[in-house]
Amino acid sequence: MWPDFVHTSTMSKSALVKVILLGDGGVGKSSLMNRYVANKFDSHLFHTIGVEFLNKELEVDGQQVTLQIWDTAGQERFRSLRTPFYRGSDCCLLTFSLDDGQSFRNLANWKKEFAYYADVKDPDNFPFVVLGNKVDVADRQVSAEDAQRWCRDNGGCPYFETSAKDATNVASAFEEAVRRILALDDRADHLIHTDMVDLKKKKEPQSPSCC
Ligand SMILES: Nc1nc2c(ncn2[C@@H]2O[C@H](COP(=O)(O)OP(=O)(O)OP(=O)(O)O)[C@@H](O)[C@H]2O)c(=O)[nH]1
Repeated sequence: MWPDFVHTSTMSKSALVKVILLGDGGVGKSSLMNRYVANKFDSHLFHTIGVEFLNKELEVDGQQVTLQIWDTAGQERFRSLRTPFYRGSDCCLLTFSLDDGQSFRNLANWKKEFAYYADVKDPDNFPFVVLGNKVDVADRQVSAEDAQRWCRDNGGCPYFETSAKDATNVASAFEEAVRRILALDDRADHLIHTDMVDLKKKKEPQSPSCC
């Protein structure tokens, strides 16, 4: 996948990129999105049903980006409601909770599920970013070394220890995701600096709150 380009209100060119948060229920996907986009944290969130998304405008290395963040339901019973939204993702944020070893061991299943439904032929060359969330908690069950080893064994994807609660590394993780996307596609750099661009229309959201 490569970024679409949209006109912003100032008529500068902005890359439209889609990232998707996957991981077990309760690891903090919605909280990470809310922290990053709205800078808020709620300790009593409901489980996500299906998918939701939010947009954020940002600048990364001088490039204007419209980042579309898709938050998915981690609970198994909502599987059929989330998988149709995997296609078209430019980056997948595989998320686990540092105080939940099972959510870490499930990363391989999330990667597999994403690759299947997003139709990614070569998952080890797709831009995954791994987030170990809730780094603020005391009873940690997953070591940084184990998480880093998993990332090395899975195409060398970047690893961030985040806290949606106190905002540790949240912006850095999303910005790294954008960097990976932009770096992957050398055509993006060409298009950004060329006036003869066939600008695509901004993608319409696919009824995200309906399911
Ligand atoms: N201490 C701490 N708690 C967190 C953090 N992030 C999320 N939580 C809490 O963990 C619980 C689950 O967070 P959610 O953001 O709903 O988790 P989710 O992954 O979106 O869950 P699903 O919607 O079921 O997939 C909530 O009570 C959050 O307040 C964090 O960084 N630190």
